[in-house]
Amino acid sequence: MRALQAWRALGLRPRRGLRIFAALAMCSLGSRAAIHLARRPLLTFAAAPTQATPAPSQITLLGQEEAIAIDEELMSTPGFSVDQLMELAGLSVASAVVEAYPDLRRVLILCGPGNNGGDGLVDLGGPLPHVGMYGVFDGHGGREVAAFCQQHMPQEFLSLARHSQDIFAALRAAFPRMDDMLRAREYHEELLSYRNSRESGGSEVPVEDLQNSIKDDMAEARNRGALSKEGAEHILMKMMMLQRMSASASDPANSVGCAAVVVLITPSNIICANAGDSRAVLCRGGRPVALSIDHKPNLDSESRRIEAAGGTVQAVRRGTFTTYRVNGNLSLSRAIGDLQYKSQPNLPPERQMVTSVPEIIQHPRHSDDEFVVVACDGIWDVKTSSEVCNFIRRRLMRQMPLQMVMEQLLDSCCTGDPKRSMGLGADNMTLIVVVYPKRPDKQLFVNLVTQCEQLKIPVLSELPDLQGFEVALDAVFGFSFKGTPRPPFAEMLKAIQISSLKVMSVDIPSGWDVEKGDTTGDGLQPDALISLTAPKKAAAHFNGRHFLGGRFVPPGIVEKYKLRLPAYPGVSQIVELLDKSEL
Ligand SMILES: NC(=O)C1=CN([C@@H]2O[C@H](COP(=O)(O)OP(=O)(O)OC[C@H]3O[C@@H](n4cnc5c(N)ncnc54)[C@H](OP(=O)(O)O)[C@@H]3O)[C@@H](O)[C@H]2O)[C@H](O)CC1
Repeated sequence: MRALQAWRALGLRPRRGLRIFAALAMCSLGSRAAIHLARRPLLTFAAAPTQATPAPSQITLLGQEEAIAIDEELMSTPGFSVDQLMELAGLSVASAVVEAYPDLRRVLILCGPGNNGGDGLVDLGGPLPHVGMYGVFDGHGGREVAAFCQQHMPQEFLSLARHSQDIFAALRAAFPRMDDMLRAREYHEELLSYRNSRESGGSEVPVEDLQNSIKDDMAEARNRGALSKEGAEHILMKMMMLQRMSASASDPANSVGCAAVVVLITPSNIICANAGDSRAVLCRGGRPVALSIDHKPNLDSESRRIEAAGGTVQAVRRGTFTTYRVNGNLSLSRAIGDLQYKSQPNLPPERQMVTSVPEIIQHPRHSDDEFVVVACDGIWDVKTSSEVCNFIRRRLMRQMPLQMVMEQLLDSCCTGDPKRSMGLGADNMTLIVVVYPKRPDKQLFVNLVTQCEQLKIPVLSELPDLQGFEVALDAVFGFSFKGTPRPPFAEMLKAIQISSLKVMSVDIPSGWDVEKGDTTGDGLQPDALISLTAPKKAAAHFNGRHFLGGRFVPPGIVEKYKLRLPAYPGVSQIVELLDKSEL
């Protein structure tokens, strides 16, 4: 809405429901277009310098060096500051977008690392599109509760967040909400379906097979006329499994649960909610920063709650290891599911013997942030947070692909001999590593991002689901681009290229050589281009709608660089270059 007001104040035709969104990746350096729209409107353009130059027969095309030199000159002779230039350039870009796409409703603005944009990508695909959500649900007693949380937690969180407009409260409520759903009969069938489904990793033997197997064992014993000790143990085990399965058919989440850790990465914060013994760690400047505390029953606060709810904490020794268990059974003190430990009718969820209410830790994002690791105890029982951070960091610094880093980490946590290691390194392992660009640390861009956030313009870190956008404004690379796009820009540009979005590029279509055009064939193919100050040589290879912006260039610079530029009509900040033969 604020964006719409800005457009109105700029004297541009307001569109019904027009929403302009900006996104800068976390290391973003700012998108002039996006940022401009979010900021105080410029009402002074009628007084902006008019271009005295008459319409030329041939418009100047700048080479890379010349474009850079003029940019520097603008910041010295007439004394423009870089942010003033960005404001003015943004005004031109905004005018061109509205001119080229008069009916547009949503724009995705892609921002690169230089002045051509910030280094981010706009993501407006979902209701909370600027929030990344990463969770590990580590099941015990069965896989069904973990699979259920994986399926339902994101949606429930989103609807709670939409309702409360408070992601903290929504995150806290989403955990016990899972318990409420697990209690409800309507979800039991779904829950039981996860027990054997391949997608959720289920492997339990169907009831019928188990019953038949017991019958076969009994028949064999009858034929032999004897039942060995081992045979009797097998039958007993199968019968117990059967009993557990039929008990859990009526209350499937009574003795099945999961540890849950969920991390939200917003443009300004990292927020972690944890219930259980999984863990999330942030690597900041090479050092681990705890995002969660492992909920083991022997923690003071945990054992106090367990005992107050009528439970006990028992130490169970195995060789040199001691584990602490709730009522001698559960080795964690918070979890989703495990409803048998949450049955005290007079206690609220947070005071039950085992609670699903998470602890929440928040850290403001920082320019030293490198990556976040979210993993289950199968990893943290073997390696410390510091060891995991170092392991990942060293490999990422050697440019090892992330998937390989993760595979190596998991391999290094596996034991070759579970008996000798007393089970250490033999547990299941789930690992998420989120590597993201840093927050900008240049003050100019920090301010611009803050302004976007204050104006409630989503500032995002990942490419969104592109459905629902009509136009992408390509502010990724400008006249300082060299070579071919490096990651992560290469992948982003490809995704935009194969999408059906209309694209308008700012100054240079991203991926194009500034002078020779799209020499590699990997550059964006925009439908429209807005050149700033003067078109660059690459523009001669461009065939779509072409606008020129930059009414701010003073006559002294026009003369010095012998610029031949068209006149700007009226008070307009842009002029459309209709005659291609002039380029
Ligand atoms: N007077 C004007 O015309 C004005 C123009 N403005 C806009 O500013 C850009 C030029 O900004 P600049 O910061 O100089 O350059 P870029 O936006 O192109 O960005 C440079 C950054 O991009 C990185 N880069 C370069 N090549 C690659 C590549 N192959 N892959 C990945 N990244 C790349 C580069 O990083 P390095 O490590 O290589 O240095 C830079 O970080 C101009 O085009 C206009 O749009 C201003 O608004 C002011 C007025």
